[in-house]
Amino acid sequence: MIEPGPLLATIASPDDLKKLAPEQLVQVSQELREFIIDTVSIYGGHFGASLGVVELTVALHYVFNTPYDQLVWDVGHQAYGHKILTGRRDRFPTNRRYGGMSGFPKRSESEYDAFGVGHSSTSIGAALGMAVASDYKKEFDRQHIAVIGDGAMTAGMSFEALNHAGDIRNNMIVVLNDNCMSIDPNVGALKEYLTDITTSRTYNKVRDELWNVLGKLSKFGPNPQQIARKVEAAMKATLLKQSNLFEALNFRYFGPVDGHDVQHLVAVLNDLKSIPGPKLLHCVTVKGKGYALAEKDQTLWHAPGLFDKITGEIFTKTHTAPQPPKYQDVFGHTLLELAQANDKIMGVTPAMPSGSSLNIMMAAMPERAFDVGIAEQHAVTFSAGLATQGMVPFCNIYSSFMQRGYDQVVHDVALQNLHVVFCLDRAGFAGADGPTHHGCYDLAYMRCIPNIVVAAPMNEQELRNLMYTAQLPENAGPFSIRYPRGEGVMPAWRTPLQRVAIGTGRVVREGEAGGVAILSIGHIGNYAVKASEALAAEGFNVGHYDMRFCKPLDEEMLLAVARRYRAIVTVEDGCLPGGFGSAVLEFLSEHGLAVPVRRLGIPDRVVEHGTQDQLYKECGFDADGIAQAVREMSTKVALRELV
Ligand SMILES: Cc1ncc(C[n+]2csc(CCOP(=O)(O)OP(=O)(O)O)c2C)c(N)n1
Ligand SMILES: CC(=O)[C@@H](O)[C@H](O)COP(=O)(O)O
Ligand SMILES: [Mg+2]
Repeated sequence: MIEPGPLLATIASPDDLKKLAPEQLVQVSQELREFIIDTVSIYGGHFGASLGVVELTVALHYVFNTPYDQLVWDVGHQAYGHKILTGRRDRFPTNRRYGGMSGFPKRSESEYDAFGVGHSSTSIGAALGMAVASDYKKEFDRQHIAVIGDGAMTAGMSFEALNHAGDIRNNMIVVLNDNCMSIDPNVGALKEYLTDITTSRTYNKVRDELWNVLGKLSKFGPNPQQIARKVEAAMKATLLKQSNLFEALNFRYFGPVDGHDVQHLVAVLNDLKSIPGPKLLHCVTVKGKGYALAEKDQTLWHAPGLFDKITGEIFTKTHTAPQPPKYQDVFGHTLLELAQANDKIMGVTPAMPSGSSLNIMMAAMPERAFDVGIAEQHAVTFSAGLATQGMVPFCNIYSSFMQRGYDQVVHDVALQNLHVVFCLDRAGFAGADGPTHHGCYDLAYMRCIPNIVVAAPMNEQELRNLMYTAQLPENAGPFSIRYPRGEGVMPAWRTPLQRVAIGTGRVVREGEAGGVAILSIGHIGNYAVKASEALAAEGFNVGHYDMRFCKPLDEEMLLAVARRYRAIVTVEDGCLPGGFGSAVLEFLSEHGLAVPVRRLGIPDRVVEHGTQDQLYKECGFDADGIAQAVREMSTKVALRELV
């Protein structure tokens, strides 16, 4: 049990926080920070982002009447302080664990979580929707606050929402938490612009004048109309409107302010409360604030895993034997290898250089590898543009984030049959991040698109070979390769690159004729290997085929399997509706082959967070689940024959 500090211990809800004197907020912030450090070091999770918004979190809950006032966190990886202050302190050690609380705000978890998040750049749009609904319901006293990072602000969705909000001008506050970081250093012209505002003398002068006006007005009691008029006058007087991006979009811009000065934040937020219309408060913070190592290496400490909070040592498993690499690293090294041999290859990532390991190519070939910001849609269309000019872009996007870029895959890439290679990392269950991040749908959403090849490697060698194959001129159309989070199975993974014939599978194990065959796609096939070994020990000689391609299917192999076996079990780490198993069923039905099929995969419901193995088990496609399905199919077929 982690003990909270004495002041934090008294806070069961934001109502208790409001009972404190403003001077006590510094101590409560410090205790909140300690509690986050203590807990995350032992139980894991996102780290630097929550430390950076401790003071902001305290100030927001101190000033606003949550949950009536609606507080929307963008991405939500920074909302640990919010969770702890809103009645979830005791449950916090269960954060991101199987059966425990979610690592992100979630409406079903708490009334204080105004909006479910995990993917970035939704906060302004959601808060605007809430603001419009409040006005419609005549709840004019209700506040709507979006807290968004500088990274999340780079996305198109954020600007779409700002554009709309500046037009309809409902009452809302956007708090821009600017720490100059995404997971990796933030990129783009907007970042430079924000840095300019923060460091420019003119802006700082404007800010000081503005706060002088506000400070004086506050002393004479809140009169929103009067404050608004004076503030506007002050801003106009300094030509802010003409020179500030947010002002140009009809937001009142305030700041930049020190996001670690909790008392100042309280004063500022109190003043903003009474100014009508859309407002943006620019807060400057330090990601990882208060934990020196996290301040220094902000990417490493974004989500460091378990660590010793005193020494800062991050715990990694020690092994005597060589271990298989992460799939993402096989991707990163192989792409560089391919790019060295083929000068047409380029790399693209929307804000995940470390997570995808595209940073390997970015370091070696900066002119050919791009981090485009949190902009999945743009990443796809930018890749399409490159491809029209004869380049071969490898566009690496996490499977669940690719949902954002779907129209671009269809409209910009597939309809024009352009040579773009999509590498979908974190395909299948993502693990502790939970349903927002599970890559459940890509097999289904890719295989229904014309022109595209949809593949999934079972191991590192297959990933390398598929990447090699995808860039060959003979395969100059869209090509999608999916692989999961984590390690593969081959310690000696730097195998020679070999061409794979499109639409061909591999025989992993020839089974007994008249028995059961397992058809798997991707890494989950390794669990089928374990299942078939366990079955073999029981005397069941099951067949196993790694289909490798979901589209086009290996039709020859399927016909041979349908003839040889009396039942089929399909296995995929992807959604059952419309996925690989569905493709097999469609094929068999179209060919009039009445072989009974049992499909294993992610069911048509929301699967929560846990380790990947816990979730495979829950959904019945871990090794035991696969073996059990084979036994059941075998019994079913035998019984049917008896009848
Ligand atoms: C659509 C989408 N793309 C990518 C991500 C991965 N991601 C999570 S947090 C993050 C960085 C966010 O940066 P910022 O908003 O500045 O927050 P900070 O971590 O700096 O507090 C990224 C890229 C995501 N959650 N959603
Ligand atoms: C909040 C978010 O979207 C990322 O931080 C994500 O949790 C990263 O996932 P990986 O750890 O799989 O890279
Ligand atoms: Mg940031």
